[in-house]
Amino acid sequence: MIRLENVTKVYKTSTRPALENVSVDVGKGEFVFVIGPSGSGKSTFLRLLLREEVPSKGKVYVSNYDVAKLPRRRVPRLRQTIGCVFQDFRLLTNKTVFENVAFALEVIGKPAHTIRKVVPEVLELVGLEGKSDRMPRELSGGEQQRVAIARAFVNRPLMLLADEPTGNLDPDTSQDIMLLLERINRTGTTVVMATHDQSIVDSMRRRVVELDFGRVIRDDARGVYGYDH
Ligand SMILES: Nc1ncnc2c1ncn2[C@@H]1O[C@H](COP(=O)(O)OP(=O)(O)OP(=O)(O)O)[C@@H](O)[C@H]1O
Repeated sequence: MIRLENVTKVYKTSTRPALENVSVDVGKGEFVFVIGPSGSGKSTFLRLLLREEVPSKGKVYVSNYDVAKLPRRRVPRLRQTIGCVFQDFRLLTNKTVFENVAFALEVIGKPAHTIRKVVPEVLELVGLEGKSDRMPRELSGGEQQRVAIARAFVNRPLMLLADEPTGNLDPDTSQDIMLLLERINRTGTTVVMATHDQSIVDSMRRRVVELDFGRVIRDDARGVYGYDH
């Protein structure tokens, strides 16, 4: 599903590589945490999968496509197979919950009758039934993140990339969001989540890829955040 082969990424304005000789293989349906301190390369890892960046060296494959070689016109189709969730939710503040989720389908040309059917289904999946007419500012942080997850998932992507999705949430709300990501993972969706939330990583006991200064220093099948647990 995702394969990085000896990937090094050096940004133009920086001398130190953001990623250095990284090789990681993620199978379909896996749940993987990418952890490491600030600046260790987690976001760069995710950006390479979306072709927001291309590697300086090595290969990135997503669904068997060599991402760097993908013609520019094919990039939108790659991105349609990848749902994204961020720390700051990134909702459209002037649209309702329903409209935020519907928008993800409108931009890829889904017909109105499909949108009317699937948006309520996905809002129910994320536990927001009855809130479809609210504006984002009328929701709690956890609820806003649920909208963002609904929007990322409504198109049934092959994979969900989450960059610090619990970074702005309290511990209880974070746990709820993790349960939701687990539920999405159980539908067969591959989930890759960048985080430095130690308690979440420890409680989930999923695969952990740890980065430090752009290098993979650990890849544990059922990891906890640190070694001394
Ligand atoms: N667009 C860019 N141009 C130049 N350098 C960059 C760029 N983006 C990231 N970097 C550098 O690459 C390194 C890795 O950054 P990255 O954002 O991938 O780390 P991170 O682990 O996601 O950090 P954080 O947890 O703070 O988001 C850092 O040294 C950062 O300064």
